[in-house]
Amino acid sequence: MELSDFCQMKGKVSTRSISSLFSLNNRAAAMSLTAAGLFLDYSKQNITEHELSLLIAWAKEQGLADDIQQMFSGEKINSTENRAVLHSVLRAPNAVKKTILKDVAEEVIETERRVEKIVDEVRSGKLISASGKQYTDVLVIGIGGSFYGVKVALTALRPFCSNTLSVHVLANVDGGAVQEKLANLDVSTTLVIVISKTFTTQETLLNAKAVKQWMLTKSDTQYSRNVISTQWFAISTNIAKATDFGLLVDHIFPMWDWVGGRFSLWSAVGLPLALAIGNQAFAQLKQGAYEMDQHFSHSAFEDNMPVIMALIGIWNRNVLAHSSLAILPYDHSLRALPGYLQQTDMESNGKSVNKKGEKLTCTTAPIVFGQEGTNSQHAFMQLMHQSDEIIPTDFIVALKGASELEEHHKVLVANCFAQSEALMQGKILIQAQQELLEQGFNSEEIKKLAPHKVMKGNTPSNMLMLDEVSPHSFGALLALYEHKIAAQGFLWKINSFDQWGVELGKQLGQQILSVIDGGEDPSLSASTSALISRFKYANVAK
Ligand SMILES: O=P(O)(O)OC[C@H]1O[C@](O)(CO)[C@@H](O)[C@@H]1O
Repeated sequence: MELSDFCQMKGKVSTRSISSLFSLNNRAAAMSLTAAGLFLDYSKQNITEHELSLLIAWAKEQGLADDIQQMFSGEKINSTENRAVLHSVLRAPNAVKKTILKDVAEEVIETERRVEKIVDEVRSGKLISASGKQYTDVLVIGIGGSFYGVKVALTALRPFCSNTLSVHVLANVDGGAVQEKLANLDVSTTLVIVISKTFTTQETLLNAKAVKQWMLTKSDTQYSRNVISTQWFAISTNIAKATDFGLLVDHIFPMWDWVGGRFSLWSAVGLPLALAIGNQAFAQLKQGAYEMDQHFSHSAFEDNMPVIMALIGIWNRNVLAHSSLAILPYDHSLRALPGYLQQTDMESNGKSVNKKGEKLTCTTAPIVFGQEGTNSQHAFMQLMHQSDEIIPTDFIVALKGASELEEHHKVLVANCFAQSEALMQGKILIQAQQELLEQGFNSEEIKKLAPHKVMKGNTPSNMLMLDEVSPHSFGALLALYEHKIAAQGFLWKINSFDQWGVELGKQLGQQILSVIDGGEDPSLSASTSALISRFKYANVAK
């Protein structure tokens, strides 16, 4: 069967009610599974077991098992950059690293040791600043894949973070953001980590320069000579550029071209996180991810959580033509997850040609958005309930809350379950009329009000449950989404591991900067030229 054959089923599928599918009484049990400590209920999706089995058969025909195998074994599947995709090996035991990475394994293992050593030394106060003080803060500078992973994990694992060492992340190239971060930092107790695979990224370098300037200016003169070489560290493939910037070679941790930015948390990029949560918790994070890797690479597709989620995503995107995916974590600690997944999913699968460069005949990545529950209920969920747009949703919730406020967690979870039920059940006109009648409205009022109270329902959702948000479960969760996205890319026959789409903006950004600085560029549109003039006038006028 081809994907286009499934698309023929749209008419029949989209008009049936998801609730009616529950007439088969074992649906909830049959359409749920566990992996690496996570539980997934996908029974509220608009798909039957039979349809899913057809999709699984299709995935097998497409060679998904070989694709997965090729990724884990280090084939150069990132074809446009001629690179392997091996972030998963970074969370595997050393014996696996040696088998897969061969000569490079030693460097990878040595880098892990170096990360662990510096984490211990900073946290124990053995490694001190240029002025001899214990570090109280870490400022991380990076953007894109060199930012989101660290950010999401720091937010998720806040309860596991040190109380004496705070980690702050600076990404956006905005003077306001820089000043806000620096306002509460003390140069004599701040360790700086620059994360940049290339060490050429404009935003990161400009931020690094500003922070360097701040550190040099604010340091006592007797320490300013050593402050950068002592207190700055970097994770980069570009040793030359990092040393030119003033970093000691010993303070630079390598990255490898087979680790994409958005999958790099598991490498030395995780250093700031490890500083915050300690080596043991960082190892548990990797262990959780490794268990998901094992599950993904070895489980039958029928029981394979990333594969099932990938197929359901394809069903929603291509067969039912739903263009978005809402990520709604009902857990304050997971509030950065939607932003993280926007990058992981849309930068990976936001493509329209296949690996051979041919135009695709199907759509790919959904528009991913979201926010923590219950805030989203008081915002965009109105549209999800009452507009004509059907937005498939991933609800994510922990069985145990992070706080001692048990009542809060009960209310949070009740809201989460309620939304998944409400999105599926909806409310038809007759129900709305009946409710209004029971509330004492007269027939004239009911006629006017009832249509406004109808909810379309039939919105499919997944419910992902963690026992609690811990380094282990969070590692498994990140790996689950990484693999779901990879599996979708394999099935769409695209390269999920490059991101050429971000380049044009970068290039034009440089051109425009030179026009702002006095150059000329006749290739720019009249609109942009006028905007530049307006900006220049406002700044000259100051
Ligand atoms: O780590 P670098 O080289 O500074 O690049 C930053 C990020 O920008 C991108 O090029 C585009 O988002 C990502 O691939 C990368 O993670």
